[in-house]
Amino acid sequence: MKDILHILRLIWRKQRTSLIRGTALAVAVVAMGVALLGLSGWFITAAGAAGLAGIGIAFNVFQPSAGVRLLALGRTAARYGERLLTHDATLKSLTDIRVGLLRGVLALPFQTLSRLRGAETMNRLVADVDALDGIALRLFIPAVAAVVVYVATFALLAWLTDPILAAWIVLSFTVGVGIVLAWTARHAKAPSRRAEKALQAFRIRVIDLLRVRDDLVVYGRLPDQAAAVDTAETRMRENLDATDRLERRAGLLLALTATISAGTALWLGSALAARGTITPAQAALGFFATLALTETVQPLRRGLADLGRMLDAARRVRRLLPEDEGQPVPAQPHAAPRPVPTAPALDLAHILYRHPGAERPVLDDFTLSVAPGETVALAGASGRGKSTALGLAAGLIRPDAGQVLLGGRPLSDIPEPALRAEITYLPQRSALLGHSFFEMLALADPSLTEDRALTVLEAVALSSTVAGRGGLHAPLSENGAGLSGGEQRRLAVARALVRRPRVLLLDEPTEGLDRPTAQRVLAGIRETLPKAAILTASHRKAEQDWADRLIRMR
Ligand SMILES: Nc1ncnc2c1ncn2[C@@H]1O[C@H](COP(=O)(O)OP(=O)(O)OP(=O)(O)O)[C@@H](O)[C@H]1O
Repeated sequence: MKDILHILRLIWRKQRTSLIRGTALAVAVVAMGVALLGLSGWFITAAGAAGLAGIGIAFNVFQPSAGVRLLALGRTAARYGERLLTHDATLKSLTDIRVGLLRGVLALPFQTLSRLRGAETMNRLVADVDALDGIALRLFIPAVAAVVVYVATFALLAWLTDPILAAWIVLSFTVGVGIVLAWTARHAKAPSRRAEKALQAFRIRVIDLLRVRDDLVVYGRLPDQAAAVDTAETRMRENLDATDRLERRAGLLLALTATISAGTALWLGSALAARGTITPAQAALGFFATLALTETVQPLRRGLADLGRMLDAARRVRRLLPEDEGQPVPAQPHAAPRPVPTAPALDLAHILYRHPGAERPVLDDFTLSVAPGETVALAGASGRGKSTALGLAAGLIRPDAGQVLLGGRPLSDIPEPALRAEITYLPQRSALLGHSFFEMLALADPSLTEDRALTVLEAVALSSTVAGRGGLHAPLSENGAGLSGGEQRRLAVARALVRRPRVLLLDEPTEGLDRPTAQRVLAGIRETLPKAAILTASHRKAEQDWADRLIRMR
């Protein structure tokens, strides 16, 4: 519950004025609803009683009927305003929370980020934030409106009818409704949680099915995966049905509670009228007002049926939201690191590193320097820690002991934007984002010019491919899907060159290329960045021959 309150505070803080106005209108809607039914009941009964008494001609029908019309119109207008204000404010707050959440995910340590599954994380972020809209709209605002209306109804009925009747109506109603709502919340938590989990499983399985369809066909597992999708969907439907059943049962119980409360109010009102304490019309006012009070609990019923889903979502969102959520993001200094004169461009000094959960360190007392303009290749059997060394040099992971220095300064002293301006890292597998060669390259530099793009494409021997596909801006399949493996690799190398880094880290840059093309690409890299310190992880002879120095990792 603490997490729900925390999220509520965030939503409230960001849109306080609109939510206060919206809540005031929500109170007005319910209050006018109760007044409308109460007044109508009183009006009909009073008119009937006047007719029976033979004084119908003297009964003023205009004032009450004008009141009924005013309340009906006012209620519609207030409902419209309330929906507009509260929904708009909640959606705006949730947009801010979504942005905060993305910031939180991006700020996770590289190791944690690399373990996240894209589809799962995306689903979680979207579904969790969507679940939060009910906190304000279906829990908080209706609860505030209900409490205010109960107090006001008690005061008004006590004044217009009799304090005993007023106390009985409000007490019997709130206690009965309270018990039903608590029962709903308690029993709906588990199915609502399970329905949400099954929905996630269903979505992820569908995404997996589409993503790895070819492999599933090759291994004959397509029917199994399709069956897994069906199972998740059935589970989701069963749990959604269970939540709906509970909500309907809650509706029935609430109707019963209201009927019992109204029935007893009518009995008490009649007894008081028989004693002459109140008139029959006043007794009718109490009866109808009790029936109208049910309007306060309908939105709460839906909110409480979804409580399990909201609780889980609030807990996860709160864990991921940055501590400073809601505060302006401080501008990061863009200054480049001051190089220490004569220092090597990149230094890894006495590095000790153990992957989380691994038994032994992958690097122990590992030391290496790369000078400006020098190319160093890391060689060694698979699993010796070449990519790990590159990850440490790029500042994506931190050593357990030892230091990584850039131009003589520890990486930890260099602000992130400045660090990224100095170092570029080409991992073993890189994704290409964009719909044309130009867009894919411009990811590395939004101010990229066409001339520069053509230069780096020439350096990686892709000029003729680009011309053959219709030029820099010709539309390509999403994320380079229509390019060969070797073309995709060279485009990723070209994108790294766009940055003009002082230190370039390459993980098997010519993987998938024939030897002559590999040699052309490697020569092109050095020509484009003559002064850069280049550290490359290499299995291939072409890359090892290209390097000035070879370090074998054992
Ligand atoms: N995130 C991780 N968590 C746990 N262990 C990891 C992680 N990343 C790598 N390892 C392990 O660390 C060791 C070194 O991995 P690394 O990728 O650095 O090797 P490599 O020399 O680059 O191998 P290859 O030549 O196959 O690319 C391997 O045994 C690998 O399984």
